[in-house]
Amino acid sequence: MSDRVSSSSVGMERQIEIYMNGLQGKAPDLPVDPDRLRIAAREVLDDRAWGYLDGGAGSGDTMSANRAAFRRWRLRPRMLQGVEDRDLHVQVLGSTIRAPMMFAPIGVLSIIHPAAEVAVAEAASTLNLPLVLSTAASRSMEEVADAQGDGARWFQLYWGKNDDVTASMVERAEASGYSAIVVTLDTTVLSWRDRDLENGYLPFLEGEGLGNYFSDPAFRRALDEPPEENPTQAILYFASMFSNPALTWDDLQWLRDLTDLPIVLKGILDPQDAKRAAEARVDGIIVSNHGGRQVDGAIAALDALPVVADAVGDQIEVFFDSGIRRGSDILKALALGARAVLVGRPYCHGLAIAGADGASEMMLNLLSDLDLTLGLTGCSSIDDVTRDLLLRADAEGGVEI
Ligand SMILES: Cc1cc2nc3c(=O)[nH]c(=O)nc-3n(C[C@H](O)[C@H](O)[C@H](O)COP(=O)(O)O)c2cc1C
Ligand SMILES: O=C(O)C(=O)c1ccccc1
Repeated sequence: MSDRVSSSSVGMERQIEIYMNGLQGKAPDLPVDPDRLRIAAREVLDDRAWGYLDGGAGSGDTMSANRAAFRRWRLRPRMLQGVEDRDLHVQVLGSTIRAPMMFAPIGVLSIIHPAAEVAVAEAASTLNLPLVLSTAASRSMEEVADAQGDGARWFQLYWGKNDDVTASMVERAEASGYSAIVVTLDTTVLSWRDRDLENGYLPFLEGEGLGNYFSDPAFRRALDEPPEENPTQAILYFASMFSNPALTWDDLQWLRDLTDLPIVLKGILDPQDAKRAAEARVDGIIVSNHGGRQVDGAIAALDALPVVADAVGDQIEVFFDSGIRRGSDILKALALGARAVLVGRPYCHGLAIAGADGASEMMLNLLSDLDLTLGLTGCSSIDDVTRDLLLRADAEGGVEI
């Protein structure tokens, strides 16, 4: 019995910490509710940076569809399952990670907080959760790697028009301990983004701009003048080359030959594309609509997930992002076929308010919610999270049984 009384979990520890602080009149540093956290972040950011972070493509329909899709699934908890010891570990690309959660790649974080990606790396290191670093980071990938230490990190690649820059980025990622290359496919161009257009806002010239490009030797070679002397020219060059709309499935072989690191394709929504990815011998895919920022009117990422997961079976690993806000969202995504999820805007909200501590506090709260909700549904491990945990909600908000 005494064992049981002393047993604990990340979720309970976090609850106890918050409640004990509450007894001493101390509120948590950040709102716990993700919607209120979002509003709190809005208050500390300037309108243009806020519009960029929070906005979606066009009408924002896809961004709201991402959230609505989670509400159309309900969890049906099982009782008396012996859920005292819960194990959140999962295997991703051959490595074990603490929980099925990662920091999504978000570009130019210096517009959110001066410590930018370095702060996110510290948060990832504190929590021992993987970081996926954007090519468009405002700090160099080496500096970010130093800040993170030996934690798991993947590098997100914008595969642009200059092969030397692409090869150089991949080489630097290998040399600085990134263990996978995530190729983002859904950003062949930046979408029509109403708020940024109205604000005339491109984030790349703000703060430290695009430090990861500016520090790249191949990128620097392509410029007439160094980016420190002529940042506008450097940004224009970046904008003209960071992505390459001419790429086709056949080009993947070039990247496959370039590196031995696992390759993960980000932005898959269609089961045929998922099959193509498996045939192309990549190692994984991320089902994502870029947080609703690219194709206005695209399907919710969660609606794509079960179909895509079925299409590839066990051939390649399936990850998910777009709209994850709560522990129950993670459970739903796992039940529908994801091995792990990426979280985007919410950690930026924490970062905006309280730097590295804010980003890690937000992710710890999500991890705690996941741990408790996992146990409450009758699961002790991530393997227990299967599709029969879910029922589809009907239009009235009940469930279809
Ligand atoms: C401000 C912002 C910048 C982003 N930059 C990148 C990027 O550089 N590379 C990338 O692959 N995805 C980028 N994304 C997409 C995220 O990786 C992720 O797919 C998305 O944020 C997930 O949705 P969520 O914000 O609802 O969690 C960005 C998203 C936001 C909000
Ligand atoms: O804004 C984005 O969604 C994005 O993916 C991006 C693209 C280029 C640079 C920085 C971020």
